Amino acid sequence: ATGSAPAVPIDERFDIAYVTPVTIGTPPQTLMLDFDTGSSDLWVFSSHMPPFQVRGQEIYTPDESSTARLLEGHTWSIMYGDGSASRGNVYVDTFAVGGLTVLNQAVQTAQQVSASFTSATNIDGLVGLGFSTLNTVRPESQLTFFDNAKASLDNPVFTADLKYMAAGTYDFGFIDRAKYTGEITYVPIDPDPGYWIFTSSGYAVGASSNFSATPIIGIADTGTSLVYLPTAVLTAYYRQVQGATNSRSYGGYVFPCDSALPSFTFGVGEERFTIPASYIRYAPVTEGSATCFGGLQSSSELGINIWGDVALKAAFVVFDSRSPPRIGWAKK
Ligand SMILES: CC(C)(C)S(=O)(=O)N[C@@H](Cc1ccccc1)C(=O)N[C@@H](Cc1c[nH]c[nH+]1)C(=O)N[C@@H](CC1CCCCC1)C(O)(O)C(F)(F)C(=O)NCCN1CCOCC1
Repeated sequence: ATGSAPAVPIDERFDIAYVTPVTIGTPPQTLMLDFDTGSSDLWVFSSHMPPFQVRGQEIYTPDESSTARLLEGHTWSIMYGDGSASRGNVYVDTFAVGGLTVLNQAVQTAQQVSASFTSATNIDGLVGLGFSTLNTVRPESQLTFFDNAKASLDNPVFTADLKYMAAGTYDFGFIDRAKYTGEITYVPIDPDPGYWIFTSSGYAVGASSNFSATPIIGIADTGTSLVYLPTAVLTAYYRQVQGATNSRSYGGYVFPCDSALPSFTFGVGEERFTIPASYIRYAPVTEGSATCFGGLQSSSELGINIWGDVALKAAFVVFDSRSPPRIGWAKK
């Protein structure tokens, strides 16, 4: 089996996040979910939430699904890197995405979500694509939809082809030769922490002329909008940007929107990937401001480097869960 589904930016102007249509239950209920390689819970806005916490999101109503079964006595509770949180109960139901159907998928129904989820009106929940060891359901943790689907997939892989201000694609079970050019460069993944962690071979400010071969250990995270890297890398980059400052009030590097920006190159093995300056001129700090927030930010507060959407958009990425798991990067 294989599947293929669009990854649609939730916002016209900035690729804050991408959502993908899925159906849950019988008859099928359609929700737009954020496919997130940085976590491993599949949870949805649901009929169990207080109405004031729902602001336009689609909800899953298990009572209207003939195939829904409550997972007695199971609960979940998750906190994300940006402080947002949610918790609730667990059902098992039919889950389908891009032509791929998984029977008896654990669907975590929200009873409570934090304000940042309520205000993210275009995100109806998340589909974790991290390793199932990170799943928060207790007393028995549950498998991700990808782990449930793996045995029936033609190949145990999924790929991310995210795009700048346009709809991209998540493919499951196959690698679409038409989506990339040249060869795929694979590097090993350390699955123990539960993330897709790999080591980048280094970076360059601008094109790959002055490449600095310093290893950078980080996670490939479709659920994070920006790129978070070590301070040394950030200062080397923003030193080249007129008027750039690391602003405490805005919580990161900002610069005049009309400043000239270099591109940013990162290495995967011998291969080099360049993030265009346009991806790094991320967004005005507030509507209409002449000060822009950078798409490259410091990871010093996070304790982990994150290759988020700003980097993933610059490549075709293969999440290969053969054993041992590996990640592949190709130009497109
Ligand atoms: C808008 C912005 C200023 C660019 S933002 O930074 O706020 N963007 C958010 C994503 C977002 C989109 C739309 C609306 C609201 C929020 C963002 O990039 N959040 C990251 C920021 C971050 C990461 N680390 C530190 N800070 C994050 O939490 N991403 C998680 C998924 C997000 C959560 C909010 C809703 C959208 C999806 C994540 O899963 O990718 C994660 F990996 F960062 C994470 O937190 N994973 C949780 C891992 N735990 C470990 C323990 O077991 C359970 C799972």
